[in-house]
Amino acid sequence: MNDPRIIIALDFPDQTTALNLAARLDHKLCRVKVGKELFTAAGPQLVEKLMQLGFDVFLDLKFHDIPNTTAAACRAAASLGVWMINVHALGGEKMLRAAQQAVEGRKTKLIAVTLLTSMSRDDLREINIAGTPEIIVQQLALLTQRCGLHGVVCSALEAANLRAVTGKGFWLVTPGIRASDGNQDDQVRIATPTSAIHDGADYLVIGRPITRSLDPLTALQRFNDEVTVALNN
Ligand SMILES: O=C(O)c1cc(=O)[nH]c(=O)n1[C@@H]1O[C@H](COP(=O)(O)O)[C@@H](O)[C@H]1O
Repeated sequence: MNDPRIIIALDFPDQTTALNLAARLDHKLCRVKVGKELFTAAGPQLVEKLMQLGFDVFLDLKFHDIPNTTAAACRAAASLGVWMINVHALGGEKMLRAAQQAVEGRKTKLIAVTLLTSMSRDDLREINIAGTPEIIVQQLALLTQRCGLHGVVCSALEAANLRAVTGKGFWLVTPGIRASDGNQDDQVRIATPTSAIHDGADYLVIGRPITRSLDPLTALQRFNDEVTVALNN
């Protein structure tokens, strides 16, 4: 089965720009992610169009609310027939269990965001969260696994440790991916595709390094080649 490991973040303000970019990609080499900005602007019809073009869609709305509200949102998202959706693990055990129950029996996979890759230790200290990102991410990932979700979103820097504690089969989806000579943008906890795959990441979320490239397909092919080599070594 074709299992593209790269998920392209379609972080665009409108449907036309997103579809233009999607038309320049190859759905055999990548999946796509529709986040808050694009979904707010373009809604379920855009998701439907991307699926008709052959793309698996990760609907990244990062739900975080009381259990009942989150579960209802997950049910609505899964009813679109998307490949994957997510919630914030910081919503806690009751919320995670309610969310998972809401997608039970559906084809849609549910994963949870641990700590955002833009958060540094100083950012955590500022809001009185003690401990290192690594420890907090590990606790949230183990909680997510206990609640029966399919995996977590985490920084690739945490993937090796998480793979060791969660074992195989629990998906690690890692944003904050940059080429070794790439621009960091606003990401803090970043890694290259090679180190992410070697450390146990299953899927790599990549946005601007591909979507802002003059030639997105060539950029995708380069990242994909690096992933293929890493998976075979
Ligand atoms: O859930 C996510 O996808 C996500 C979680 C996280 O911790 N950090 C993070 O960057 N993301 C998303 O991953 C994408 C990264 O995009 P680039 O920084 O442009 O590669 C964005 O769409 C973010 O919303």
